[in-house]
This record gives sequence, structure tokens and C-alpha cells, in this order.
Amino acid sequence: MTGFPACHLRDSADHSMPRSPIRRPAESLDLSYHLIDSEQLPETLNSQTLFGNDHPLEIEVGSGKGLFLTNEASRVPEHNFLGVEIIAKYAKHAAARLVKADSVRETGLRNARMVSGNAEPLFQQRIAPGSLAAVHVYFPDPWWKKRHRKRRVVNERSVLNFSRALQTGGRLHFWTDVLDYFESTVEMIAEIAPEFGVPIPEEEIESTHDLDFRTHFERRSRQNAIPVYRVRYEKRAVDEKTASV
Ligand SMILES: C[S@@+](CC[C@H](N)C(=O)[O-])C[C@H]1O[C@@H](n2cnc3c(N)ncnc32)[C@H](O)[C@@H]1O
Repeated sequence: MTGFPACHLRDSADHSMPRSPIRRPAESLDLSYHLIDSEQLPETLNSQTLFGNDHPLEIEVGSGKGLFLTNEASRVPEHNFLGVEIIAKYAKHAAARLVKADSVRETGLRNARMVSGNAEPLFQQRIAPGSLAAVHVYFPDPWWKKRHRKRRVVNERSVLNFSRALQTGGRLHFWTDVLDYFESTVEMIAEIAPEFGVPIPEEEIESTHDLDFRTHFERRSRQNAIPVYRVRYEKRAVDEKTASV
């Protein structure tokens, strides 16, 4: 993976928008809880090692500026959320958003943290099978060129990793504005991970204010009238899977 995601390099007319610049968080902001360097991660990632409790754990792969993580951690305080973002400045920005989100206690949202690093080795090495309540992947970089497709974050390897990491009933959310990515992923999941069953469409929700979107990329697509493809899977037990074959 190069350090420069393909979403910066979109070459079709619809996807030529550059990613908006981000502001560096104020030096005075204490990110020590909310931003974890991948080298300081516990050996096994779970709610106990990351949050000191047993609440259900949800992971977002490629959090960007952290809008989803912040909104969802506020909306569902009884769950824990870990965001993984490979570009350090975005991980930092997302962590700052988590700190600033709780202006009442001024401790930041305690049920959400960011890791600056690559999600793939974390799923391969540090997440116990059946331990996650949900995996979220929103608007992953499309890697337009055919020869770059293997760099896509949602691929055969990652789908099997997500499936292994999810508990029965656990959810995989996948949203994109790239039709080809959407269709090929739905097809691939049906082929290699039948435990996910049929894809469940997720509805577009009317936004009530400027940041009332699932993510910044959803906001960007909708504001530019670009269609968004949204789907959720719910992992079934293995015997449910074989029962329906
Ligand atoms: C197109 S952006 C979408 C950001 C956000 N999900 C949204 O919808 O606004 C994709 C993000 O995934 C991140 N990313 C790409 N590969 C990754 C990986 N292997 N692990 C973690 N993050 C990754 C990129 O750095 C980028 O911030």
C-alpha cells in the first residue's frame, strides 16, 4: 500500500473531487487516551484490554476524519468503538474529534478510541475469533486501476478476517459510492462467506444538519448527487448456514 489513497486520485468526472484539507488539532488537546499508536496496542484487542469493560466492541476500518465514530459512540454509549486509520494525520484528527465531542464532562468520549495504523494485520493477528459486534467499512478507497484492485481494503482476505472476528449475529456494514466495488464485493461475499447470508439494504437517512451524515464521504457524495450503495450483513451461525443450503 502506498501512503496515498486512491480516493485522492479519482479520474472519472463524478469522482474527481479532492479530499478537503484537515486542520491540525491544537497542541493543548490531550489525545493520550483517544489516539493509540499501533506499536503500543495490546497483544489482543478486545473491550477489556482497550476500555477496561466487557461492552460489545465495534471496529471501523478507515475512519478518515472520524465523523462516524464520534456520532455512533455518542449515540450508542453502551458499546465500545475502535477506529483504525492508516494515515496518521487523519487518525489524529479523528481522535481530536472524539476528545472535543464530549464538552460536558470534558473527558472526551470514553467509549471510542483511534488506532493509527493498518487494519489488516490487526484483524489477522490481534482480534480473537467471534469477538466483535460489528465491523464498519465506509467509502473505502476505490483503487480504480485494475492492477491496483488487490489493494482494496474490502477483498477476499479481509472479508474472511471480518467474518472470523465477528460473533454470530455480528454486523458487517459496507457502504460505497463506487458501483463496481459494491457489485463485485456483494458477489464475492456470496461466494466465499455464505455465513453472511443475503445483503440487507441500508436506507439513506435524511440529514437534519451539516454533519448529519454517516461519514464525511457520504456527505460529500450526497451533496454532489452521487449515488451511494449501502449494505449490511449479519453473520449467521454455521449450522444456520448449512441448514439453508
Ligand atoms: C475514502 S476514505 C473514507 C474515509 C471515511 N470512511 C469516510 O467515509 O469519510 C478511506 C480511508 O481509509 C483509510 N485506509 C485505507 N487503507 C487502510 C487500511 N489498510 N487500514 C486503515 N485505514 C485505511 C484511508 O487512509 C482513508 O482515510
